[in-house]
Amino acid sequence: MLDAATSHHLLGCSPETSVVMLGTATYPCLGPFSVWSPSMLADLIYVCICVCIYIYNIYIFFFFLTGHAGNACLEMVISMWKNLLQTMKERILQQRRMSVYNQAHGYEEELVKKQLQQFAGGSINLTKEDSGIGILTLNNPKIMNAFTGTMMLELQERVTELENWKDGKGLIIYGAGNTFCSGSDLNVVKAISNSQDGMNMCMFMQNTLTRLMRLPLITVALVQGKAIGGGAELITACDFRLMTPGSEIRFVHKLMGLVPGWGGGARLVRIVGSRAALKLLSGATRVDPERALHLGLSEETLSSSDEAGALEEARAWLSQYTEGPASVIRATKEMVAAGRELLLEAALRTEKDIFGTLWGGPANLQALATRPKHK
Ligand SMILES: C[C@@H](C(=O)O)C(=O)SCCNC(=O)CCNC(=O)[C@H](O)C(C)(C)COP(=O)(O)OP(=O)(O)OC[C@H]1O[C@@H](n2cnc3c(N)ncnc32)[C@H](O)[C@@H]1OP(=O)(O)O
Repeated sequence: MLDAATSHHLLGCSPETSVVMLGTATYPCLGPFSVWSPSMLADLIYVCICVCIYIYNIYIFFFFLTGHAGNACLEMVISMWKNLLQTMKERILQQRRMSVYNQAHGYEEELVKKQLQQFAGGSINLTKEDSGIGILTLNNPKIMNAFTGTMMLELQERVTELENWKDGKGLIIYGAGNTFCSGSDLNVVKAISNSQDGMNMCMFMQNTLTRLMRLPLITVALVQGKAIGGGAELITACDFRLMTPGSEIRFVHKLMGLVPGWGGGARLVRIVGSRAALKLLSGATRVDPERALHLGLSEETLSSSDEAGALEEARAWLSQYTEGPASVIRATKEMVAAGRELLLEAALRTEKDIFGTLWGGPANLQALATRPKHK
C-alpha cells in the first residue's frame, strides 16, 4: 500500500489531491509537510546546519581575502547555498518517496552501506544511448553475475542516475557472459548469516528495486542463461521480461530454507497471480521460456542466444513502445505504475494530474497539427 509521498511521486500528482493510505483507512493529504517523516526532517535539519557552517566559512574566507565583507559577495554566497540546499532537499525527498524503508523502520542506510562495502567484486554498468534507451549490465561473469556487496551499492547508484536522466524512455537489464544473474554471492550470504544483517540487506535491496520498478522508463529484463534466486527477483522489478532459447528462471529460495527477500515474492504474485506464484516458489520450479510465456512471466522468446544478437532483438522489441516524445512515454509509464500500485480513486486522480501535464503541451499540439487522423 502506498503512502501519500509515494502516490505524490507516482506522478507528480499534487500532494493536496493525493491520498494517504494508512492501514485500511484513507485520509486526505493536508499539504506537502504531511508527507515528511521525523527522519526526513532530521536529514533536512542536518543539511541546514551544514549549509550554515559552509556559508559562515565562506563569509570568513571572503572577509580575509578582501578585507571587508561586501554585500554583493555575501548575497552571491547565500544564493549559491540556497540553490544547493534546494537541490539536496529535492534529492532527499525524491529518494525517500520512491523507497519503502527509512529510519522510521529501524533502517540505517549508512550502516548497511558500510557493511556491503566489505564484499567487493564485479560491477554494474550503465550506458545511456541517444535514442533514450539505457543498457544496464550486471557484470560479474566469473560467478554468473551473482551480486557482491559493492554490486548492490552500484545498483543503487545507477538507479539514482536513471532517476535523474530526464531524456530516458526505456531500459534493458542484462547479464554479462550470456547469463543473467545467480542471485546474491553465496560468500556474502554466508558472511552475513545473522538475522539482523539479512534484514538490513533485504531492506536495502527492496528500496533499490522498488525505485527501479517506479522509474518513469519502460524496463525490460533480458534473460539469457539463468536468473536464479535474487536474479529471479530482480527480473520481477522490470515491466517486461524477454527470454532467449534455453534460458531459465528459478526461485530457489525454498531450497535454501528461505523465501524471497528482495520484494520478488510480492511482485511475482502481481505478475502471475497467487496460484502460479505459490507453485513456482514452493516447488522451486525451473521455468523455461515456454512455461514463462504461458504464465505471462515472459513476453516473448527471442531467436538469438548470443549476447549481441539478443540485445539487438531486445532493443527492437522495446522500440515498439518507446517511439515518440519522451514526455509522453514517461507519462504513460508513470500512469501505469500508479494504476498498478494505488487504490482506484488515487490512481484516477493521478491519471488526471498526468493528463494535465500533457494536454496542450508541445507533443499534444504538434500531434494535432500534423496528424489529426490515425489511419
Ligand atoms: C538469498 C537469495 C536472495 O538474496 O534473494 C539469493 O539470491 S542466494 C543465492 C541463490 N543462488 C544460488 O544458490 C545459486 C548457486 N549456484 C548454482 O546453483 C549453480 O552455480 C548454477 C547457478 C545453477 C549454475 O550452475 P552451472 O553448473 O551452470 O555453473 P557452476 O556451478 O559451475 O557456476 C560457475 C561458477 O559460478 C559460481 N557461482 C554461481 N552462482 C553463485 C553464487 N550465487 N554465489 C557465488 N558463486 C556462484 C560457482 O560456484 C562457479 O564457481 P567455481 O567455478 O569457482 O566453482
